[in-house]
Amino acid sequence: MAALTLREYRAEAEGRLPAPVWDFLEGGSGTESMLSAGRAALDRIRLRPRCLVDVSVCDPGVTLLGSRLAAPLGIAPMAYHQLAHPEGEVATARAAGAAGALLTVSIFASRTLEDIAAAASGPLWLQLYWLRRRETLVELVRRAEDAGYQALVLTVDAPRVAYRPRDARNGFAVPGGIRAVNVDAAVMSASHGGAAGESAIARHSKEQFDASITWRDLAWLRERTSLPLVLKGVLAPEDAELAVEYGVDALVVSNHGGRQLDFAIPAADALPEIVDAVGGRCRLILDGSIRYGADIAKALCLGADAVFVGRPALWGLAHSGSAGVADVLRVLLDEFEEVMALMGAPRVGDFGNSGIVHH
Ligand SMILES: Cc1cc2nc3c(=O)[nH]c(=O)nc-3n(C[C@H](O)[C@H](O)[C@H](O)COP(=O)(O)O)c2cc1C
Ligand SMILES: CCCCCCC(=O)C(=O)O
Repeated sequence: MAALTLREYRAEAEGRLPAPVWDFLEGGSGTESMLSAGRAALDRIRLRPRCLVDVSVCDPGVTLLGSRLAAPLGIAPMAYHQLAHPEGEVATARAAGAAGALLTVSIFASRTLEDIAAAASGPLWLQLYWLRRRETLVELVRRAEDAGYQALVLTVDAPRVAYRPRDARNGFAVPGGIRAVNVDAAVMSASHGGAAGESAIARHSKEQFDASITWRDLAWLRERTSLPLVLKGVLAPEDAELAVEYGVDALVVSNHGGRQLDFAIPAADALPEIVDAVGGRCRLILDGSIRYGADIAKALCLGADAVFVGRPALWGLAHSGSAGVADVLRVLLDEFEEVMALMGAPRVGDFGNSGIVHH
């Protein structure tokens, strides 16, 4: 039976997944204090509605970098959806398409880019980590373009995977039957095979991620694709300014769901300064702790163009595959549509800074 709230999906998912997998999905870095801090930042924001506006028809639709969406909502890139369900990203793509939501496919997806595209009826973006082996990136960009992906998302907050205590304690490694099938097996070998007290994910990243890249390297990627380029994991206005200078099309304002820099500023707190810094010169997506339709409205009022939702999609997937993801998205979209009506904001463009107060 479908759950009514995302909180219920979370509880259901926990009961269905092995404890080390649950810990990998849910866990954070270091003290894990950022898991609740991201939520608290959104909870501090209250909505200020307008009244006597005609809301008999509300239209949540938007266009983001050429991708037409039913609402300003996308699924954040997350590795290995098969950890949650055997159909993995193919099931997620089917659900995202049905809901009119964007799906950002992780470089470490457990289904091929082509199979995911075949299942998708909505827009797909491809997320990359900058691997030392640049031939892999070139090959992925070509495959993404051929399969109709509409943008590239380079994650810039992870020169390595941070220390995550749950994964270290569990000696977490990607289970043998699940693979990052879009990347050469040799590049991925360190992510398999656990060792007590060490996360194979973290070990793999230290071996395979290129921690030396800087702004100048973006030109190398730009020269290899005509797709829009998005940077994910920006929190500083200075970096937002640089991104605009380097021709980046959109930023995902994110602290990686509390999984990278411990004590990093929550995305909702970082967003206002970034909005000021970019001054409309690139699109902005808020990522992290989005759990209610009202959070989408808060993000728009802060100046974002859209939001990404992460873990809840995997909760839906663990609960009932494609149907579960579709239902998680439906809950968020229904809530958002109701917030539009009650806020007196029948179009996405009606949300502005006067619609929120901090308390
Ligand atoms: C299980 C899991 C895997 C993730 N894998 C990736 C990834 O491959 N690439 C990436 O850029 N971010 C990854 N992230 C971070 C998400 O894209 C996103 O920033 C975060 O989950 C948002 O927070 P939320 O889960 O509170 O919505 C992952 C997050 C989780 C929970
Ligand atoms: C060997 C795969 C590394 C996956 C890292 C995924 C990720 O970004 C996360 O937050 O977890």
